[in-house]
Amino acid sequence: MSAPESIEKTDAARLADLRQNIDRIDAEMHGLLIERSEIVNALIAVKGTRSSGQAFRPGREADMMRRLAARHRGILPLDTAENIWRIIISTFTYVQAPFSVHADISAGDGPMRDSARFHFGFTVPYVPHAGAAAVIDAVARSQGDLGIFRPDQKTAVNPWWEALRNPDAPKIIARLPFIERPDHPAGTPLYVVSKPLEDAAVRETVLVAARVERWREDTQQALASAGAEITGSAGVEGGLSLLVAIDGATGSEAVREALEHARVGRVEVAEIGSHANRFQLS
Ligand SMILES: O=C(O)C(=O)C[C@]1(C(=O)O)C=C[C@@H](O)C=C1
Repeated sequence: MSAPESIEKTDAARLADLRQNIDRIDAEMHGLLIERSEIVNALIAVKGTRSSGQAFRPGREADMMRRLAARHRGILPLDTAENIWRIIISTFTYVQAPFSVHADISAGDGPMRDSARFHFGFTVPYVPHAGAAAVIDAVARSQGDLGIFRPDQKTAVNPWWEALRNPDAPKIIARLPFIERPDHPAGTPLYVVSKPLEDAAVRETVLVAARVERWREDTQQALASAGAEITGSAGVEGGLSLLVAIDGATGSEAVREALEHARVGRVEVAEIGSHANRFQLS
């Protein structure tokens, strides 16, 4: 036997070994997914998902994604690991209680579809709408669907967040992506809305719709002193509506107090949702 031939055989044997290992790992991963599905099946009864029609636990999901990013290593891109686990979690949410994702495509369908598929996979139906108001309306009329739209869309009058004021109206439950980084493959910033989640909402950041009669120069400064940030503003009948984000530990009452201090006329404050703090990957 010539030398090159024996090297070839060794390589072939090593390749067979490595492929055997890949097959073993694939079978184990598949087995673990089947085991996971049995656990989720048991979870349905414990959580009472069938009666509430909602299985989302956004705080738990944010925590799982943070831990995933922290422990990730090796040549597999984090994008892929994040995408795989988003699909696992979202599909296991879907099998507990089926839902659709309603998306505002007024600024284009492509990025919204990419984000929906990245975060919710292909089993969860994707339903496009023309505007955040239509998305909120579809979620309000559903049993337990989700809606997604961009948080940063500019509106001069009648902003989308006014439609979330009523306690029974949909609320913001998450901000996507959970793991933020400049080169995220589905990095469009999104708010996720659902019908109110009662005890399941995560309150690291609380969002407040605040109606005031007039704007004064020091309004922004007054809110900043309370640790609050204005992330949107638009005209409404009788004045102005502000979208304000504040630390959940401080709470929405601090927004009311700061605005009353700023002498902006009558102040009407309503919580319109909350989400986990943004997790920046350095
Ligand atoms: O922990 C739960 O409550 C679950 O329903 C499980 C699970 C998951 O698949 O890990 C699914 C949906 C929730 O949003 C969070 C996590």
